[in-house]
Amino acid sequence: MRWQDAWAIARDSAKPLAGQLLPVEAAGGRVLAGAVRCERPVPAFDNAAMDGFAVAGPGPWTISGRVLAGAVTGGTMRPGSAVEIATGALVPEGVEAVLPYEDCVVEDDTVTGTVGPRRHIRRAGDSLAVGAPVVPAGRIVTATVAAAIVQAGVGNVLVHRPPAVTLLVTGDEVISEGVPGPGQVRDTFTGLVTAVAARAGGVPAERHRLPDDRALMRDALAAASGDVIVVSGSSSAGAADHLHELLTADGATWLVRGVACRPGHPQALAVLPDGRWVVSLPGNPYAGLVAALTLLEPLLAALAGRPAAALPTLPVTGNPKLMPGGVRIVPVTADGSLVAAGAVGLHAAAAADYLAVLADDWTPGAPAPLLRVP
Ligand SMILES: Nc1nc2c(c(=O)[nH]1)N[C@H]1C(S)=C(S)[C@@H](COP(=O)(O)OP(=O)(O)OC[C@H]3O[C@@H](n4cnc5c(N)ncnc54)[C@H](O)[C@@H]3O)O[C@H]1N2
Ligand code: MOO
Repeated sequence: MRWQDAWAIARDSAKPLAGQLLPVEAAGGRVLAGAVRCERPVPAFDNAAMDGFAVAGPGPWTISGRVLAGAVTGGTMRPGSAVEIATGALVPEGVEAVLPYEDCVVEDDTVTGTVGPRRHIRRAGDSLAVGAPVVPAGRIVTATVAAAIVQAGVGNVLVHRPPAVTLLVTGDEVISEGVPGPGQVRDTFTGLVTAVAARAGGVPAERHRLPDDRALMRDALAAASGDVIVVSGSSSAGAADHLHELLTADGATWLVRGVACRPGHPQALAVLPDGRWVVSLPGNPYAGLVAALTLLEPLLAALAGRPAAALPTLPVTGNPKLMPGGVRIVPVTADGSLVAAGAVGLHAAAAADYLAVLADDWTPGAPAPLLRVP
């Protein structure tokens, strides 16, 4: 399968998970499942836009008191009177304008000045009326989105449930800590998958290490909780690679099985009959990273309810070896230059900002789609 098609299938095959109502303070990073409308006008009351004097009727005005932000004044001000007022303070009834200090002359208890065309009063609902749209569905609840929702007087928001991700790290030789003995390697997947999942709106469910044992893997697949099961290793054709055979035996539907890309060609995406998704990441660490960005990230983003988006592109320079009949995925810096010709390894990805997807007819300087390095 073409790399572009695999990526698009991962992005387009999953429906967003159901919505749940959460207090906006607890909804950070989730995606709005419905539009948010204003429930309280913004501003909520007429208030002073400047520090100065709130004046009623024509001047000069006699100062009758002071209103600071948060204070509530009763009664209507009489024409010819003024109160000293702070920015944000509730403007008393009867006030027509606020005169900023710099436009006033104060003598004893009298203020004089000229009310200009600007009244320096922010009227209730000036910025947002009740019922007006605040944030559309599909937006991630960022700090700014949350702040706008709070300001609009909305307490609870409908957000998509985040996809729960279980990670099965396979391989007899893979160890999670300590110094590897002969034939062993340290696990490089757990941190990467966790970061890619979090970035795409997923939440961690279970984490397990598995030896290359068919029965144990079958049991682990059967028992795995969550919406998405990510399996690192066991993607290929070796004697110890049981995953794909087990998935087929379990009646999985293959959406992607092998991709025309280097690295990462054995990656796969399947759905189990009970609806759980399985993402198969090739064991080679850089290939696994490519697969996590090609299949896992767009799948999770779709389940989390994020609107489908095209990949950014950037002109890429350098002379990498291309892959006839497929794409070569190379590390590049933010200005599009290749990190190192022929470099395939996490160290090259670590020096990069993006992985650029180069088609076989790509020429130096031509734009290429980008995957962001986690
Ligand atoms: N006959 C064939 N052999 C292979 C093919 C093929 O098409 N035909 N494809 C090769 C490619 S490309 C890749 S990539 C690997 C994929 O292999 P697996 O997904 O089955 O992974 P393993 O065999 O278990 O491991 C491969 C490699 O990666 C290391 N590894 C595994 N897990 C981790 C981890 N968590 N952290 C760090 N490193 C890990 C493992 O030690 C091996 O060195 O298959 C090729 N073979
Ligand atoms: O997916 Mo494999 O190591 O092409 O690198």
